[in-house]
Amino acid sequence: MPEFDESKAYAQQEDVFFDDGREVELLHFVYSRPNLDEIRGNPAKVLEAIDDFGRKKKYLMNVGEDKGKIVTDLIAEVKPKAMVELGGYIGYSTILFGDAVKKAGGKQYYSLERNPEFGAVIGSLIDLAGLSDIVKIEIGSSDASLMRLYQAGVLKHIDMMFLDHYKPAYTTDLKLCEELKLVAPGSVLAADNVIKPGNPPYLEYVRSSVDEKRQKAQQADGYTAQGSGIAERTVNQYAKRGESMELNKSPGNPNLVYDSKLINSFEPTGVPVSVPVTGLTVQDSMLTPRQDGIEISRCVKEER
Ligand SMILES: C[S@@+](CC[C@H](N)C(=O)[O-])C[C@H]1O[C@@H](n2cnc3c(N)ncnc32)[C@H](O)[C@@H]1O
Repeated sequence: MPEFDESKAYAQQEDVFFDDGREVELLHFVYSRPNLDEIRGNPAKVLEAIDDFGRKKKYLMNVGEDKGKIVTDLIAEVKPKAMVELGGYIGYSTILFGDAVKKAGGKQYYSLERNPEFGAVIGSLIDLAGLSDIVKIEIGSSDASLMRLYQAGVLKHIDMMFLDHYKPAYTTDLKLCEELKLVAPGSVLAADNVIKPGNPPYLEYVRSSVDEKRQKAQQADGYTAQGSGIAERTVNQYAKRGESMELNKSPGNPNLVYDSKLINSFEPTGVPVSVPVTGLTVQDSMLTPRQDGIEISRCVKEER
């Protein structure tokens, strides 16, 4: 893996690092760029302006260039017709991946974001990037949006899904997609932040055998965010607005087989891992502090 390029490092992550007005500040920053005419209709230039804000002004919780490339390479290989992202924030991944899906011949990129203010920022930047034809922004809790898209019949199969929202909901939303058959053989998942801040229950789920999952499914559903092995700070990350953190209770489909592996990369900041991470393999625990990982899981078959 190449070294982290310090010249590209985002500003340090503060104690309060989002939902403090910086998202609207970003819009003012982008729209006052002297080269705005060049930026219009150019996804790469919009991303450049966002990165510029993250480096020179304030930290933004974007996937960033390094981890982003893992997913754009995967999009070029998988060529998804329909891709879904869970957690759009200000639209960095939406622009990067929406553009990649369009270039690969895809038809629809759904960005699911719970916070309406962030959703409005995504909309503005998607319009600026000229991607409104392919990107559809869905405001609301991810499980409710997935259900709505499914029931409306507009989403029948998810070719690729990027998971980057509320960490405890990675597993529960995946199970919902399995139950609805949105995720089925052929679907490919890319999950961010499985090392920093870490997501042991998700890694365990996508790496378990069918037998292990069948056994677990027999037991009472004991999955709650607290005590799941996910850091408490992460579990309470979105509690500020008093939104319900209730997790979907879908049983999933334990018969699906995933071929799952971790690809190491870097956080855009290079900030050291600040929370204890459990459930990692020996190889994972040898990572240097500024590293993170994307777990790529290919659904290869369904066992009967
Ligand atoms: C890490 S940020 C996403 C960053 C973005 N994917 C990127 O790389 O540019 C996580 C986002 O998920 C959103 N979120 C958290 N829980 C959610 C949920 N249950 N449904 C939808 N969005 C959620 C948050 O509001 C936040 O904007």
